[in-house]
Amino acid sequence: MIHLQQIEHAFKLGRKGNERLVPVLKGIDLTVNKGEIVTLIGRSGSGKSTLLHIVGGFLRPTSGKVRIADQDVTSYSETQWADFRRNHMGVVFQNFQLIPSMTAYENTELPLVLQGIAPNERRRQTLTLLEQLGIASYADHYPSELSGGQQQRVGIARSLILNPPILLADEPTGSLDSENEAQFLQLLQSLNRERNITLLIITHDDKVASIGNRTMRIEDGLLLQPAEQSKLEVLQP
Ligand SMILES: Nc1ncnc2c1ncn2[C@@H]1O[C@H](COP(=O)(O)OP(=O)(O)OP(=O)(O)O)[C@@H](O)[C@H]1O
Repeated sequence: MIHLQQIEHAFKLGRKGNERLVPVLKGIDLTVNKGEIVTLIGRSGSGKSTLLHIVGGFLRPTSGKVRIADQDVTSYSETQWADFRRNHMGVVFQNFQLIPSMTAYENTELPLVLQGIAPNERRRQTLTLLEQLGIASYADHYPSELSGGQQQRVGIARSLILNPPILLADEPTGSLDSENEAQFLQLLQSLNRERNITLLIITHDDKVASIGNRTMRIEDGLLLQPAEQSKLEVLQP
């Protein structure tokens, strides 16, 4: 479903004419199969978000190839990416990115409005999803009138409203307490089971990482394979 081949990324730093390149990703190979949950862990600054931004098309890799859902998306333009994301992936960010002046209902419905779906159909789909995520009774609340856990659910509702086969999540439980975190992780697992959604989640939280069918670690711009990780764990208990 997601194939990354020799992905490298370097950020340019410094003033014009005196720039230097800071390599962050140094040749990442990763395949995420359909219906799989893959969690990516790594220290702060190890390049997790950079990698997720590349998979989500928010950043172009310096080199390497990105194939998603059988399409080579490596050199897609922003418009092509926006189109591709609409059809193939939802993205959940740590800070929810809800629109403050819109209610939970309106935030969730927005992608359907942008798609030009008829009002009755929009209403049916939005209410069904809010119900499924256990937040229907907060439909008329504005983000500032919701708890962190409820805001996170609205964020995920908005990313799921177009039924994407892939969900990318960047530290999705970063601002939740442990009870809300546990509930949110159960929600992700049931979405994976019931809708066969492929999940790629980055985190530095072991509990979040544990829901992965596979957990990979980024270190020094490279991805350690599970075998190398268990070797390391033996060496460094
Ligand atoms: N736009 C940018 N310009 C320059 N350097 C950047 C930029 N974005 C990230 N970096 C650098 O790239 C490295 C990796 O950053 P990234 O955000 O991918 O790490 P991360 O593993 O997600 O960290 P965290 O867990 O703290 O969110 C860091 O050293 C960071 O300073």
